[in-house]
Amino acid sequence: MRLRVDLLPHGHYPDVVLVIDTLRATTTAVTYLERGADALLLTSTPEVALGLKGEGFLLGGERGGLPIPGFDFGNSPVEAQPQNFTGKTVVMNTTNGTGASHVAAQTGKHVFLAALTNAHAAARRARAQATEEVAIVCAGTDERVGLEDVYTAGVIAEYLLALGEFSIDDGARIALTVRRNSGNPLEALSSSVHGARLSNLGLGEDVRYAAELSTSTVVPTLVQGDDVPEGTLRFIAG
Ligand SMILES: O=C(O)[C@H](CS(=O)(=O)O)OP(=O)(O)O
Ligand SMILES: [Mg+2]
Repeated sequence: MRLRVDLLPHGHYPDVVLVIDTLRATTTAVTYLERGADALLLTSTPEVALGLKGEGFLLGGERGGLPIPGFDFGNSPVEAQPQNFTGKTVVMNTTNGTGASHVAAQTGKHVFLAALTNAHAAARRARAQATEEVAIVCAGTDERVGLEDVYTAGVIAEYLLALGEFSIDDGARIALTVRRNSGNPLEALSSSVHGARLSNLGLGEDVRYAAELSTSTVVPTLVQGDDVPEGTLRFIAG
């Protein structure tokens, strides 16, 4: 079994893919499903999301870290956490995480969303489904590598290595090294460029929330089907 970590999305994934956008899209996605959402629709563009408004969907997303005009929510797990989304589908579009999910879905056989909050459950799910490779794909920020995503990849890589034998690539070695040398999750996320940026925007609570380790067993799982609106990917709780 191979374990591969892409520090940025590359594509050509033959088997299991775990998409990571710790700050904040995949952390928020886990929270929506934990709070009862039936499904998530991750869109290719904000316009696709806005086109679904008024069809009983709630819209969540951001640009520049701030809520998109016309959307119901930003991209904040702390905003999502106290809400009840039972019976709702949340449509998401964000700067990095939703795009990385679309890259993964082009070829991946089994695509899951992972964060620190569901790290252990995501690793177990990946190991259970994989037949040849687990690819951990870091979304990054604006096509640049993000410490928060690489750190999370290292945490999940550690869990995977505890679950079975893997041959690992250089990306996995880098992620494991970052995980072992960047302190605890909150220290790592707080020291990242994006973590500092979110704190400067007054969103430091989201950074603290995203640093909680394995507090959720929800693993957002891509489901393929013809009934999915064009330009969207449907994820349900797995
Ligand atoms: O909302 C976020 O944290 C980021 C937006 S940005 O990098 O601050 O512009 O989006 P994400 O897609 O969750 O990385
Ligand atoms: Mg991000």
